[in-house]
Amino acid sequence: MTSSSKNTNLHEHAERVKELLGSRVLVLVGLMGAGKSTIGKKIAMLLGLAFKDGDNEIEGVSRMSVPELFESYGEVEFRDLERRVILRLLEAGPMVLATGGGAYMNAETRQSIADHGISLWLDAELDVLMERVSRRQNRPLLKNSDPRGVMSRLIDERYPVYAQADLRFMSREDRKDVIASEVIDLLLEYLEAEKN
Ligand SMILES: Nc1ncnc2c1ncn2[C@@H]1O[C@H](COP(=O)(O)OP(=O)(O)O)[C@@H](O)[C@H]1O
Ligand SMILES: O=C(O)C1=C[C@@H](OP(=O)(O)O)[C@@H](O)[C@H](O)C1
Ligand SMILES: [Mg+2]
Repeated sequence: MTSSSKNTNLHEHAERVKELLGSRVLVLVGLMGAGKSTIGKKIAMLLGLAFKDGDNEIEGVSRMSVPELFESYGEVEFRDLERRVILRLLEAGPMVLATGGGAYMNAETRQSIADHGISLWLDAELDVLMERVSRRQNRPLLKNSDPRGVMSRLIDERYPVYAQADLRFMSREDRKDVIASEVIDLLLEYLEAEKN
């Protein structure tokens, strides 16, 4: 297939996904470094939908960065703010919403995501996650002497919960636009099947 016919297909697929999504929110869940924020933005562009990042919204309402919030108020307060911000965003679909990695662990948030959206677990191998999160020091949970150990523990704790998402996509070291277009194809398959 030539690259121009691939592009035509991609845009046709994206249009169909947008139509089938209707007013629902496409919610990306998964561990830190999976690419929820970056790939989510690309998917939103392809779909012609608004993009929101839960962490950015939290930073906007609190006028503090995520590390500052953890430091000044602690994780419990951060989680409460996160829950309220995500619930509000879910009411404002259609859009693509990238959540922070801990948001889907909250049962109320999960229920609301199920009520208002389609959830997609963006996953990647531990080595890929670690390489990506090492580029920035903006994740308080990993600011310690054993970030890989923390990430391994989070894999054990969270994967059974992330597995409740409607869809799972295994990301990898490949171009971001390739990943985004494969996610569109997975969504199309799911949304077409859902109609039957
Ligand atoms: N497919 C990819 N290839 C290369 N780098 C990627 C890819 N997906 C994400 N990244 C990079 O990995 C880092 C973490 O991505 P991010 O979107 O912030 O993840 P998350 O929101 O899931 O924590 C960013 O620097 C981003 O540019
Ligand atoms: O997994 C987590 O608990 C967190 C993930 C982060 O978002 P990303 O998953 O976008 O990195 C951010 O919300 C915060 O540092 C806590
Ligand atoms: Mg993010």
